[in-house]
Amino acid sequence: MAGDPPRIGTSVAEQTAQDRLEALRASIDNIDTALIHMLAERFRCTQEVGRLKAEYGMPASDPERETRQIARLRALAEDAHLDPEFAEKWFNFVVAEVIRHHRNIADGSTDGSDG
Ligand SMILES: C=C(O[C@@H]1C=C(C(=O)O)C=C[C@H]1O)C(=O)O
Repeated sequence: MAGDPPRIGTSVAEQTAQDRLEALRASIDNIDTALIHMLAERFRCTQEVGRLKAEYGMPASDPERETRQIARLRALAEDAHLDPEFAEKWFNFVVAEVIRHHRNIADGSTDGSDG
């Protein structure tokens, strides 16, 4: 842990590197926690969209909306110095799961996430 006395047989430089690694990993864990909560919230919204679409006979996917979202996310990624290709891949991965849920909901499955 940061601030611990150096361990026997460990140089000060190694101990500093270990402290920095652990501090960075603590931030990574916090970021992963936030991502999981944000993803859960996104899926909560998309499940509701799925129920709405099923009720009114709307198609599970909306390719035009996706095209607009991809353009927007790619621009945001560039501004944020994140690889736009990666941002698009992430989006397509999530949307494929959303559409699978929507199809399950339309087929009469309870929450759409299984099957
Ligand atoms: C959530 C929707 O359904 C699908 C999923 C989308 C998404 O996860 O962002 C976007 C478009 C649709 O293909 C929607 O139509 O808004």
